[in-house]
Amino acid sequence: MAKLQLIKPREKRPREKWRNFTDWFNWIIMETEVYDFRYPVKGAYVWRPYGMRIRRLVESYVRLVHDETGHQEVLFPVFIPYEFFSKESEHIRGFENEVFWVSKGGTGEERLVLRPTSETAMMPMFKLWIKDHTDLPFKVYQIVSVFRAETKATRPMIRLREISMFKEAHTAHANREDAERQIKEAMEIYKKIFDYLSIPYLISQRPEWDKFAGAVYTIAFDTVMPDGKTMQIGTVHYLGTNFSRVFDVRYLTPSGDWEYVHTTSYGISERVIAAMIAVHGDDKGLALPPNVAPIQVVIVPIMYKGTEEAIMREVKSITEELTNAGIRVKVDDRTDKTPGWKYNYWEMMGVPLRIEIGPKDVENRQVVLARRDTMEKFVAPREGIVDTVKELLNVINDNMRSMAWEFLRSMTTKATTVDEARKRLDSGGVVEVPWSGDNDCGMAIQQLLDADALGVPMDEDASKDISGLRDLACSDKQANY
Ligand SMILES: Nc1ncnc2c1ncn2[C@@H]1O[C@H](COS(=O)(=O)NC(=O)[C@@H](N)CS)[C@@H](O)[C@H]1O
Repeated sequence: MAKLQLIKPREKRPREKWRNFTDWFNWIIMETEVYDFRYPVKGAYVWRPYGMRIRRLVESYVRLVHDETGHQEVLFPVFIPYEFFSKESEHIRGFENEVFWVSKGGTGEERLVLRPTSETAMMPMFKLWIKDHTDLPFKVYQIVSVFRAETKATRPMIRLREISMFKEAHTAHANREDAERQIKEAMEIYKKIFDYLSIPYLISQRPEWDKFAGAVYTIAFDTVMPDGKTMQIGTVHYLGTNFSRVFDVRYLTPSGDWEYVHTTSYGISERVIAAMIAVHGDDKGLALPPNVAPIQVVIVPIMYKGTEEAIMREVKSITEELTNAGIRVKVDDRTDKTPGWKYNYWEMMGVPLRIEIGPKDVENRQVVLARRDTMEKFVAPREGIVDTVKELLNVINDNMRSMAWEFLRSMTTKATTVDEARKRLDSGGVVEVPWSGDNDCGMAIQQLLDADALGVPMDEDASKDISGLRDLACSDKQANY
């Protein structure tokens, strides 16, 4: 009798992150019940409980870093009167085709826009609140829904028409110098946020032709997604007096003159969560940095006949110790699932650390630890479990960050010829090429390479060895960047 070799059909791997990123991403946010994009409005989706727990952890850190740098939280109406919205010509030109109108409300007497961002909502109130130089610097932020009728295809959590976790900060200053000090502070705030989420980033000043509508200049944070494309995850804008002039926001200087305030604005959205999922996830599922993992440690008891009592006593005491130390713990003592099933499930949910406890472990006063980031498994003494876990969670945060930075660096290369640049771009990622700074040449480079410019790198370690290089498109011009 031939032995039937029963091979479990390889479960149809739902998606391979590196092979088909978008399918993988959409599968993972649904499979883990973070999000639900079946809501029947294009670009407006549902955050489910597990996703909300991640979101709240991210938001509380975003609030912390803004509160501790002198920003005050406010809440503005979602409606912007058309006459405010259309005051700043650049801004209206940039957003005109992207706004949602309130077509009817009561008698529909005034034309209202749903805020796509809130400069034109805030300026009229700044005018009422700011009178004197002692009112400056004035720094507020809000985390709200904003609405953009995106013309490009919408994508769950990435390109939305209702952006529901839009943190926008708006600040006013006595002069350009103080406003640019604020720009630097905003960049440091974003670095802290992305470091907290273990997301790597490139920082560049956007070219003139791709800055925020109404800005003097825009500085952007981008990350490289698994499909080799970049995603803008945060932006900082110096707005000069472009808005304060048209909204007449002035202050009395110490010498008794009236001056327009200089303003800035800087924003991030739920895209930062999408970036975190994309950068750290793998084919097993989510991999969440401990800082924002709703469950940081899942405990799986391994039950054997007659030992349940001892094991659950041990599980209970470890859970208490970890919880009292502020660690987010979950015990999975379901009896209808095998340990193996549970391992796969909690790996898919992205829980950074698993503790397994069986009869042998209770006997030997030890636990088995399993890391989600490296998938390593090892034994640790029961004694001092709180410190062991705390230490390990930090190690995991740092390791996830450095693994992600390694990937980003591998996707950022340099080229000095069109062919070389094209070759680099074909394998995805970002290529740095010599540019004179002339806008027409910059746009010609985009055409030549059929790629969009991120801008001029502002990372500290961006090497400046451009001596003798010519502009990639205008070879008669010396490269300056
Ligand atoms: N359609 C969208 N869906 C999701 N996130 C978006 C969308 N559009 C922009 N964002 C995110 O929101 C950030 C800020 O948007 S922005 O247009 O660049 N800047 C502003 O609106 C400024 N007023 C600063 S708040 C962007 O860096 C990007 O990460």
